[in-house]
Formats: sequence, structure tokens, C-alpha cells
Amino acid sequence: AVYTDPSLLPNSPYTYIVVGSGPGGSVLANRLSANPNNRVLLIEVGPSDTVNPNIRVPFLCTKLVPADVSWNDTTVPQTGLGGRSIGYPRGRTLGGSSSINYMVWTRGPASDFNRLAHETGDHGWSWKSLRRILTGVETLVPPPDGHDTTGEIDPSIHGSNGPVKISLHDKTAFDSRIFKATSQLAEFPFNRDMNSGNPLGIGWTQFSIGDGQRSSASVSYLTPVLCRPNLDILVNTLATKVVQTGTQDGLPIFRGVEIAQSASGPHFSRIATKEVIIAAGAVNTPQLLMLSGIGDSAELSRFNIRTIVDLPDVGKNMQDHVLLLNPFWVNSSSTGDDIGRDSRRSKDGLAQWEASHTGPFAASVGGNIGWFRLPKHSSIFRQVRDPSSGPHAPHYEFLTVNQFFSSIQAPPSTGHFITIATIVLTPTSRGSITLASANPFDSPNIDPALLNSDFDIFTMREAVKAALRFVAAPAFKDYVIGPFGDLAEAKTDADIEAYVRSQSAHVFHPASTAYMSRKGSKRGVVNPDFSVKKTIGLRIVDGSVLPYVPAAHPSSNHLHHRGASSGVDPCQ
Ligand SMILES: Cc1cc2nc3c(=O)[nH]c(=O)nc-3n(C[C@H](O)[C@H](O)[C@H](O)COP(=O)(O)OP(=O)(O)OC[C@H]3O[C@@H](n4cnc5c(N)ncnc54)[C@H](O)[C@@H]3O)c2cc1C
Repeated sequence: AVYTDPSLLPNSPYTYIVVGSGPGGSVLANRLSANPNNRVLLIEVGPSDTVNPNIRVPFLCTKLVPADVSWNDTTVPQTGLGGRSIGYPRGRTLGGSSSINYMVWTRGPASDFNRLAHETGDHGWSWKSLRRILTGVETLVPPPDGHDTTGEIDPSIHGSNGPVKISLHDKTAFDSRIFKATSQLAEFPFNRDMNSGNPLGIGWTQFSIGDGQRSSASVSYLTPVLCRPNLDILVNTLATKVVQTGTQDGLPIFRGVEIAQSASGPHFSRIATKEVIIAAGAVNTPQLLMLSGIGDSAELSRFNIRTIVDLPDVGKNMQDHVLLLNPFWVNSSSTGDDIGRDSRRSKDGLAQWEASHTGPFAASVGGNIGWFRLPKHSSIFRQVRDPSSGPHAPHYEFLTVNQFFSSIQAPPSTGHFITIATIVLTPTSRGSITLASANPFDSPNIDPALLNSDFDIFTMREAVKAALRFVAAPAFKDYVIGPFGDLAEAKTDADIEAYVRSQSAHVFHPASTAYMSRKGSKRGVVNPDFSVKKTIGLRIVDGSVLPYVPAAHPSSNHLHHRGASSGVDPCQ
């Protein structure tokens, strides 16, 4: 059942309490409640994902930030961005960020998983071990326009019975030019399926969209099991603290959770008989740990919080992908620009989606993706060790959008555009989450340290130059007119660097703030089985545990946690 008031929760004890309902928490709540002997409580601070009807409509994904279902946070000033603070949205509703994200579905390179297996000493994390699970979470369905996708995806590496529906998007005129360009420029080869473990090249984007609708973690893992009598979901309620309930073999047991709906309102506590699992995401998980006395003792004492477990790496090692949106003028009226400008077309598009879940509103942004490496002999490698996980792992990404797209520059009222987003995938900058106050209802200090290293700025600069080379392919002759705005003025490396620093933002992929290390290692926050070091009864299962932000869009990676479902048994 779904509860909106903590005072109405049943009194009988829960076996597991899960905090946060993003991809990490939803999968866990589903899997644990599949066993009828477990009683599971899932706590989410945001409302049900049914409160905002735009969540279901793929094209409206850019309208969910900030909204009633997103955290409205900003970063601390970012030195690498010329001192700007930028918005730092995450989902704040059932499904977490998977309910507001852009639904790009990527597994990442095999070597990312193999590096995790190697560094944690746990072979279960290897690509070979996880491949079956990666396939098992998906059901590949036709695109909204039903076109023949032969040659655009390799169905043999995708699932047909998993909870998350995935699909390609409808074809556009821009797509055919992109694929022509891949046959003309050796630097940008075609890759039929980037989810094979070797993503290098340009291919069709796969989306967690099924039958024209968002297939979020909530839709895939919670909705089918809402009627399980042993699963309670509490929304609109913040977990303010995990609470020590005892000691065993000298280690603190954390099986208690304190919850509240406002700082001044009543606080309640619940106890799990087996475990508390934190899945509050890479920003809020370290905050919750620190508020609970788990973290760097020096940091905690600044807020008069008694240290129960001294784990200095809590909140450290923060990583995120840097994003730069590069719009180009084009000589074509078949872009998505007019839909945003013309309310009649927009109304018609929405009406078509409502009637049949087809048309422009059935698509997200980012029709094609390219994954690339810096050349081996790049000067930066004389100074910095290659931070990628292996020779088949990318350093940067292109994401193509068939319209003007920018979070910084206002959309022009006339003209037609394409946008090539360039993204740094292997940042060497490391940021942090620190407490701003001891009040759990206050946001923490968010410092992703974007573009804070020579490698990151070098890579973004080279990615922009690669995008300029790409649109110079013969396939775009008479189509791409030229770069829009500040990029048009950037002629030298120094100009491009200034452009990069003034226009970059992040691509909403915070990670690594409670990272995993070998069992017994003094570094890190969790062991390879997600248990929090030096504690009993407490685990973390979300993006914060990954030691490196994946060279991919990470939502799908999160679902790959071992134990993720291959199929969900709906309640009868
Ligand atoms: C705008 C946007 C676009 C994105 N686009 C893509 C994309 O196209 N493809 C992709 O793969 N990834 C994308 N991502 C990233 C992806 O969605 C995240 O990496 C993923 O959802 C992280 O999962 P998580 O379980 O770690 O945390 P989250 O999804 O952030 O979930 C955490 C949940 O915990 C809740 N919570 C936090 N603190 C508490 C507390 N104390 N008590 C109770 N509840 C709490 C939050 O409200 C939230 O619902 C995007 C993200 C955003 C924001």
C-alpha cells in the first residue's frame, strides 16, 4: 500500500527498510518484497510519480526540472566554470531521477565493469558475470513509428522479458545525414549497438521508453507490485537519520530510521529486523550518513554531530559528467524547433501522443550517440595517466539533438538548428558533498568540481573541435550553415576554452560519494556487497557506491546491481 502519512503506517515490524525510490531503491524494494516472508518499507521524500502527468510523456522530459518532482538545488560556485553556480536537479518522486531523466539507455564499456571487479576483488562485478542481468532487465520493443530497425540495433544482445521497456526513436532527416557522415569520416565510425560492451563509434540511441511512454524504475519495478501485501511505500516523508540500535562484536548496528515530513513536525522512528538500505542517490546518501554520525569525524564535529563510525571518505570523491550544448544553424525545416514556438503544433503533438502514444511527443532528446577516445598521442597523456578503464572505453561523448538545445543561451525565435552535446565521460576532477547544516531539511553543499582538472578541460576542448570536424563532413554540406552564438566566435584553443568554461554545465550524473572498495580496505565507504564498512545492518545501493562515474549514462548501470530482477512477478 502507498501511505502519505507516517503516523498511519502499520505497527508490525519491517524486515527491510529502504530509503529512496530511484533505480537503486525501487529494484531493491521489488526484489526484497518478492519473498512473502519479508515485510518491506520503502520511504520516499517526494510525492507519487502520478502527481505530474508530464512524467509519462517522453518529449516533456526537459520540462520536469525544476518542478514539483525535482530537487531544486544549486552547486557551490564552480571555479572551472568561471565561478558560476549551476542548478543541480535530481528526481524527487517515486522512481527518483529515472522519473525525470532523459531516458537514454546505455550500459557502458565492458572494461568499466571489469575495472570495478578488479579493484574490489569481487569477480561478480565483471562484465561476463553481469551480462545476463543486463539483458534480463530489458524488454526490447518497436519504436513508436514501428519502422524496421534492422541494422540499427543488435536484438541478440537485448532482453525480451525484463521489466524495463527499451526502444529506438522515430527516424528523422538529421539521422540519415549522421549515418552518411559515419561512412565518410574514418574518425567517426558507425556502431550498430553501443550496448555490446564496446560502445566506440556512433549509433542509434536506445531509450527506456516503451510504447511511447517513459519506462522509469517506478513504472517498471513498483507499479506492478503495489498490491503486494508485504510492501508498504511511504511518500512525502524524509528519512532524517539512520539510528544505531545496538552493538555486535564491537560494531554499531544501524537498524533504525527516523522519519519526518517537516523540520518542526513530529518525528517518527521505525526499526528493521534485518537491514536498512540507503538508496537516496549520490547527493543525499552521504548527507544522510553524516547526519547519522557516519563520516569524517572532523567534519561531523563542526556540526556537533557525535561520530559513531569514522569513515573519512563519506561525501568525498564526487564525480559528474560535464556537458556542453553546441547548437548549429541548419538549412532545414524538419527540426523540432517549431514545436516549441508554435502552440498549435505543440497542442497537436500532445493530442497525438494522448490518442496513440506516437508522434513527436513520444521521443526524448538525443537521437544518436557517439563515444570516442582522445588520440593515443594526445599531449595531455604526457602529463596525466589515461583515466579511462581500457582501450575500448571512451573519453568523451556526442549526443545529437534535432533542435536548438541549451541551458545557457536563450532559444532564438526564428531559424532551425541541430545541437551536438559534448560530454566528458572520464573526469579526473573530484568534488564533494559536505554538510551545510545539521538540519536534514537543508540541502548539503554540492561541489561536483566541474572542469577542475587539466584533463577535463583538454578533453572538452578536443570534443568541441571533434564536433566541428564532424559537421564539416560532406553529408552535412548545404545542411549545416554554421555554429550558433559564442562557438561561432571561438577560433583558437584559448577561445574554445573560454567558451567551454562559460557555457558548460553538468549532465545530471552525480556518483561515487560513498564508494566501494575491497573488503577490509580502509579506503572507501562500502564493501563489494554494499554493506557499510564498520557497521552491521546497513547497506547503500545507489549511484554513490560506484568508485568511478560510468563512461555511460548511469541510470541503466544502476539497475545492473547484482540481484537486479530479470522479470517481475506482478501480484495477481
Ligand atoms: C534531468 C536528468 C536527466 C538524466 N538523464 C539520464 C539519461 O538520459 N540516462 C541515464 O541513464 N541517466 C540519466 N540521468 C541520471 C539517472 O537518472 C541517475 O543516475 C539515476 O536515477 C540515479 O539513481 P539513484 O538510485 O542513485 O538515485 P536517484 O534516482 O537520485 O534516487 C534517489 C531517491 O531518493 C530520494 N531521497 C533522497 N534523500 C532521501 C531521504 N533522506 N529520505 C527519503 N527519500 C530520499 C530522492 O527523492 C530520490 O527519489 C539523468 C538525471 C537527471 C536528473
